[in-house]
Amino acid sequence: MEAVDIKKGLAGVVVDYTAVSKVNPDTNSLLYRGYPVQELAAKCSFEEVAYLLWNGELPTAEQLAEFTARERAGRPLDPVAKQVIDTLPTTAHPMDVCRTAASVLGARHELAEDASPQANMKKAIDLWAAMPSVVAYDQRRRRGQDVVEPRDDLGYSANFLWMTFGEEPVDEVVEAFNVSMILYAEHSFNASTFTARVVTSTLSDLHSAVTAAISALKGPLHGGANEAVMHTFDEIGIRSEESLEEAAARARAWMEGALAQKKKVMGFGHRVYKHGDSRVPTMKAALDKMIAHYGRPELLGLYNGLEQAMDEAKGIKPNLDYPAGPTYHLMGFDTPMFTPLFVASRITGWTAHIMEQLASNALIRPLSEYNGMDERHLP
Ligand SMILES: CC(=O)SCCNC(=O)CCNC(=O)[C@H](O)C(C)(C)COP(=O)(O)OP(=O)(O)OC[C@H]1O[C@@H](n2cnc3c(N)ncnc32)[C@H](O)[C@@H]1OP(=O)(O)O
Ligand SMILES: O=C([O-])CC(=O)C(=O)O
Repeated sequence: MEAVDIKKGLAGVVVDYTAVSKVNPDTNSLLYRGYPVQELAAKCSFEEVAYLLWNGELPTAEQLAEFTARERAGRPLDPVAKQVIDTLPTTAHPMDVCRTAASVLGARHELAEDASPQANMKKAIDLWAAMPSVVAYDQRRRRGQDVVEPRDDLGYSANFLWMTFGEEPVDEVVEAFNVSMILYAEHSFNASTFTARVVTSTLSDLHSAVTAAISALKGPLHGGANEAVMHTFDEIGIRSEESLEEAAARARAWMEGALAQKKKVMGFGHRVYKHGDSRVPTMKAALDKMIAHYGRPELLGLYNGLEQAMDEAKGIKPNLDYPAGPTYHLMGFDTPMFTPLFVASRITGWTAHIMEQLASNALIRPLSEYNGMDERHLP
């Protein structure tokens, strides 16, 4: 039998072109439509970046005004989506709620079966505008709290925090949240985006593709890692009375133990980046600001201890989920809500890819090499 070169996990396989983003592991860079993500995070609102991902160019002032008006109009929680969410047990993972909401919003969309570029752009903007109220309400209902209506006078990030906590957020927190949304927005052919493209390649609809992408994002080897990072911090123990050095020493010892047991530690490693994730320095700077803002140096101790011990033992660097997890924790999000926050952001990248896939579609259907029973027959 001829040896077949199996590309397990499609590692290293280039399957198509994309003009949405460029991940370069050699130079540790990430470009959205040609712009370095660090520059976008420093100078743009998430709304501008969403527009860029969908349209290929940053908006003019007039385009941005029209675009943000559309986003604000789409914010209120859909009443049927709310009814459905209310039937779901609070034991259901928030990612299941997100996935269900995306599906319900698809079934209710007036352009559900219209796959024209105009309809898909409208569906993408509508879903992006609607998801924060789903995520915010889900955290609130789990705490026995009511819906907080969106505010038209706040930008996307400030309004998201407002709808979640019912308090007007301070600028520093809004900025850190905005940075996280921009960094999470897009990352070429990652597992969830590829899932969206596979579904789209069958000429299924946009909401179906996003619903499948949410399912792929849930796993801890992908988006679920931001939540898993916080579980690691909790397992080590967050002790507010501890100094940075004491916390770092306990974290180092925990990591040494975990690696001795050959555990995979979530928030570290990446399929593409082998010398560090291009987004981590920017997200870590936002985390540092939040640690200073909330006065929680022990979290920095845990962060540093784990990172250093992993680097020394295996040379494996943190990925974006590592600084994002504790940042969301400091902001007041419950740990299971972290991956839904990733969803709210990544809807932009997923839908940009869905539209790109459709513009030059080919059914995605790879081959497999059979290694089961030889042909046999019933008696
Ligand atoms: C936004 C995102 O989705 S970023 C990714 C988020 N995911 C995580 O943080 C989950 C933890 N990380 C991992 O599981 C992996 O690094 C992945 C899945 C992200 C990438 O993995 P791959 O490219 O398939 O590499 P693979 O899993 O084969 O790892 C290569 C080696 O590094 C080790 N390794 C990789 N990541 C880790 C980790 N987080 N902890 C411990 N060891 C690790 C593996 O055990 C393996 O070691 P071995 O060669 O001795 O068996
Ligand atoms: O690219 C990947 O494989 C995972 C990732 O970092 C992302 O989706 O942001």
